[in-house]
Amino acid sequence: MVPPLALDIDGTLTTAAHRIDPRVFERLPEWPAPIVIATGKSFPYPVALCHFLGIPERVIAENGGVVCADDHLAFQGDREVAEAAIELFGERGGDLGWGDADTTNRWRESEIAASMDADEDLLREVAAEFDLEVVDTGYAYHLKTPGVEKGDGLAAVADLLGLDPSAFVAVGDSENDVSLFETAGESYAVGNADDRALAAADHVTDASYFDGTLSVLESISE
Ligand SMILES: O=C(O)COP(=O)(O)O
Ligand SMILES: [Mg+2]
Repeated sequence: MVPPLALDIDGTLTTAAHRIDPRVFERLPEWPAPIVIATGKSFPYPVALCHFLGIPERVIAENGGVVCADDHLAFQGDREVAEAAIELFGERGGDLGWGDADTTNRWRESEIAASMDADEDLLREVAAEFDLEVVDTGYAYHLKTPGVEKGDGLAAVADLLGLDPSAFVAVGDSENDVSLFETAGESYAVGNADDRALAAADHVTDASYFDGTLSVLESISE
């Protein structure tokens, strides 16, 4: 039996150039078990990815702040507190780094993300004043409610699908995947993963980015 999958996006389904690896469009639609896309990106991104892959919209977005599967939608976390902290961040000279349109946060429900160019020390300073945490995915800093995690999202989606979370194989690359690795039955960090993901994973692939993920798909479908 081929297992269901919980897949991170950035660093896991992408190339080193941050693009979705084109082989994702070959391999994921043909996977014979459920796939849950689990990302720190805002809600529309994984929904659009599922839509264009032609697979059911089973997604965990915003690091667990949004969970959507099989016509069930749930939110965790408090965007308003994150906004208040970002207002103070701005007053102290901080800039999220996304420009005026800020398409990174425009559709974000439960947290606020800052670009890797933003002042990390200042962000952590204001986060502490609002009892928020900063998660560094290597692609953005996420200012979020502590305790909102991808792993809880996976438990919720598994429940909706009538599956045990331990049935899932998870693949990811960064600290926001640690809870996913702890919840899934088997976890893989791709070769480009950060130290926290490497330490939390059951296995580490030799290859990086989607090459690493593809090696997992090949080994577990044999
Ligand atoms: O949004 C991010 O910062 C990273 O996204 P990811 O969880 O899909 O890697
Ligand atoms: Mg990632």
